[in-house]
Amino acid sequence: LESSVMQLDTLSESVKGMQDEGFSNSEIINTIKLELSISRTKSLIGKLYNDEELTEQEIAKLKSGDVDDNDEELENLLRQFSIYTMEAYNNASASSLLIENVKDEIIENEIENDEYEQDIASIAARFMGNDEEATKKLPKPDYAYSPYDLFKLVRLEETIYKPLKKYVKKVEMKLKVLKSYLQDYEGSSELVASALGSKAALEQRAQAIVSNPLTSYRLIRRFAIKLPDVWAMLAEDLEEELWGKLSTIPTQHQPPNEKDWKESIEALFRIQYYNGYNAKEFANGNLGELESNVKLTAAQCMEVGLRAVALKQHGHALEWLYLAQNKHLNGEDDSEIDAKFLQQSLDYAMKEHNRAWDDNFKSRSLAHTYLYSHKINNPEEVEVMKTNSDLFKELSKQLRKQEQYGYHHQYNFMSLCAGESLQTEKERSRLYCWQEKTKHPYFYINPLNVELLNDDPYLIQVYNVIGNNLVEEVRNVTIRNLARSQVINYDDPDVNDVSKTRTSSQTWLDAYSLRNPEKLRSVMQLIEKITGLYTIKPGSSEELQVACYGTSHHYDEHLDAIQDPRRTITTGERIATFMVYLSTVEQGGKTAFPVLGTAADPIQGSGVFWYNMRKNGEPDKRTWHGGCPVAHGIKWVMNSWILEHENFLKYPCGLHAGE
Ligand SMILES: O=C(O)CCC(=O)C(=O)O
Ligand SMILES: [Fe+2]
Repeated sequence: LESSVMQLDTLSESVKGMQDEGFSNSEIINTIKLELSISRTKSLIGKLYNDEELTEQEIAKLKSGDVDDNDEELENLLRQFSIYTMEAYNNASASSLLIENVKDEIIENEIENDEYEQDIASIAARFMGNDEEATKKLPKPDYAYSPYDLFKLVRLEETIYKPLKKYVKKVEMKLKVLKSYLQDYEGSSELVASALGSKAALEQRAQAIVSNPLTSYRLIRRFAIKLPDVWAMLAEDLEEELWGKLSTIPTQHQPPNEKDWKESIEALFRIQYYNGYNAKEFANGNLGELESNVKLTAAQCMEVGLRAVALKQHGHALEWLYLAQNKHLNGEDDSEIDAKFLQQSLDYAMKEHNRAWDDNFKSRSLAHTYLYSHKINNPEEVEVMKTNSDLFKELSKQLRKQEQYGYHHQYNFMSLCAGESLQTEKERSRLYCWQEKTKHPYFYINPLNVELLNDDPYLIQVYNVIGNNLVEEVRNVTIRNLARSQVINYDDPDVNDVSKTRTSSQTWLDAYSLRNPEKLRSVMQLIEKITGLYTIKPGSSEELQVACYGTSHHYDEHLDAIQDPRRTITTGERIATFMVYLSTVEQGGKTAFPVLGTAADPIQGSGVFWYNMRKNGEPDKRTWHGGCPVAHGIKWVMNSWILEHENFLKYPCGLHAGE
């Protein structure tokens, strides 16, 4: 045991070193395999070299090429090792494949190294007529009458059996890989087909898949994890014809890689965390009130759990691994699971959780929100226990209701994303809806439905400001130009980093790319009528910004005011925002205002309006807001930021300081 622990430590260290040097996981795995087989062979050779006596087991092993005895030890080592380096062994099937491969490699080495075996192999070649010259020289054995020849035949068969057995194992493994890919694809498609009907157009099916975080994850995972194995296998020995056909399939994009796969799992955590979904409901396709029939299998839940372990999201790790175990025990399995490894992972996750809990307790910090509020001694507890972040949410909710606003409102934001309203009775009593008929004669014949979401500061949602046809056209002309939202890198201002606080994609709308720009102009006119502010004349508002959020994408809380004189000197601040939703989001994706305790629902064609500035020219800090992670659907918004200088007469200074 001591020596395996030492070996483990050395390995962990070298893996870390290799990771730091940028080696890929598969390169690391290959190195480990090599090291292990070399060190094991070395220790035997070393013993022989020093004239040390080998144990009977070792002698038998060398003679027969049978490695079973030691394999258990090796397997255990690998299992333990894989728990320590989740990054490299994120995938249960990868780890069992690895063990298989190591075994195979050792068998292979031993066949090659054993002269006796080689001799038999050459006899086999001759026997099968592969070595014609030699065959001619050899007398024809008389098997039925010669025990010696028969003996040779037995040995010969053994050498045939071994590679055949190995080949069958390989073919079975290949079949397993292929079947598991096909099953996952068919599983996903069936679910979509049963929801939409089998005749649904490809576009419609694609929309359904992309709208659902579970099918999105499964799609990315197939490309990142399953298909590379499939391609590698097919490239190895598939019939030329089929391979030829497959290799001519045009690929316009680089397929997803491991990074994408990891991110697709992290996306699940973000959705879960913000929307308050428990793993069990989520993995069974229940996203809030939306019940989809997409489920994750035991092995997939395990994979998700292992990823959480790697990310030190201990609460998620326990929840998902426990779920995987339950699914496995209930037979909801796809045969990829290694129950022993799962149990060890769960134990490890529990240990890590409790260790982090102790650390937190010692430092009197509750900052680690992925912990349960108590130590977990039995995985069953994860189904009833609250997490720190649940408690934080409750606390901040209470404080807000008591009109104490000092508490960090990130948790208010999370509560709002999970569908709570945090407004007090008093605040709510001032809210109402109305039909706007009077602000402009136009509204008299064509009234607008307006909802007051908050009265001070003023926050309204206006319905049907933009029609479905124009919405579709705007989406179609901007979709090509969307780019991941970026933020400036403060260390190097010439560099823009992909933003982690805003994970949507965005672009600016060029009105002239529309078939009929006049239609957009009439929307802007409508906005002018509703807000009483200029938006059309030059300099009165920014170009329209269109942003698109896929599942899990979000925008952290922020103020729209720029607060940088270098950027506002000519136009003035963004005094107000009119944000239009260009799609309806089925679950998640609300625009949440944590200080106000309310959130707007993304409903296609509606717009949300508020002032970012007080009348004294200061940013109104009560208008902090952000976009909650989309849980199901695709969210599109179009922002019109209305500017100060051209509107100074429309939004003049107030008479009182706080206005
Ligand atoms: O997506 C949302 O709900 C909010 C977007 C937003 O606040 C912005 O683009 O400034
Ligand atoms: Fe904003």
